Amino acid sequence: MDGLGGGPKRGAPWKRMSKEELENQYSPSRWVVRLGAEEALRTYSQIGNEVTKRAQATGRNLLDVPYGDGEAEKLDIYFPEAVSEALPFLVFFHGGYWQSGSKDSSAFMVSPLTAQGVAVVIVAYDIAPKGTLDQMVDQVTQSIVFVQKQYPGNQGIYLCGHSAGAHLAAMMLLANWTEHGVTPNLKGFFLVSGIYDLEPVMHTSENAPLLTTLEDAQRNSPQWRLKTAPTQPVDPACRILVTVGQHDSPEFHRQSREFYQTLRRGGWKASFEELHDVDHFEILWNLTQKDYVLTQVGRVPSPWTERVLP
Ligand SMILES: N[C@@H](CC(=O)c1ccccc1NC=O)C(=O)O
Repeated sequence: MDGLGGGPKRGAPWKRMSKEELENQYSPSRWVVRLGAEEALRTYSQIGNEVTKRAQATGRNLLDVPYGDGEAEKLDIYFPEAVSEALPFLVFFHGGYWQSGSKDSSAFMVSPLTAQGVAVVIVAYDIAPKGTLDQMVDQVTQSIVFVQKQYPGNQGIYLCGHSAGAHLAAMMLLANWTEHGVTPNLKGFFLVSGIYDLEPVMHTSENAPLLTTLEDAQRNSPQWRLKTAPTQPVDPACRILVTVGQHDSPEFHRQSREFYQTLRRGGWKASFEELHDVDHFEILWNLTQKDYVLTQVGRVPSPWTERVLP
């Protein structure tokens, strides 16, 4: 590794990897330390299903709300106890390499955040092979436009995404809101174990249902786009927290670190945090816990309050 954070132009380290090594680096389940790979993926779905069932049974919510005409274009909204129009909204995009995962098993942070006065929105989108990357980015854009139009008095919209979902959230840094007739009140981004440069993924087995070409990969890579044509934040106060798990693979670490560096150079208010002793999936399970460092909205100092939430 050159350690310079140079990206593709200066010879990215992934270009020197064998096919097997690249496959390994981009298979998060192979890097977990406390479970086997398959067990980790099974546990991930199991926890996701359980927390979602519980969230749907216990709180006030609106489920399967359409944000567009497409069958998959639905979202779930989980409200805090206190009814108010002027709530902060956290909108979450699930991961699964743009080809697996569902809103119905992704309500990870609903309980700790609604308990602290934040409305949580979990968004469904057309995963591959039905959806293309361009369509997914467009659906995510539409879902945010919907939240802003539906709740114009919101106290801020905060985007959170995990893995491929962090990629979709990060693409919103490049969205052209004027096309949609409304500029969402985006106040923060919380990017968890994300992928920001899609080119290396093209060379792994994960590309099979995605059929990404180099052009698609670049157009849909926030790292490539922000590096080649930096854009200014619409709201200079908008904050971005880039986090990666200690046990995520070196390529995931490189992706997060380099994206953070690109954001800083572009004038974005970004911070970076490697989360201690967690893997690609535990990082999300911890978001179900009220006493976890990332979900302590009410306490200071906390990453949500200081860097992402108001
Ligand atoms: N085939 C992948 C699965 C995976 O990466 C994944 C699974 C669930 C949620 C997020 C994931 N990664 C990125 O979106 C793996 O080997 O871990």
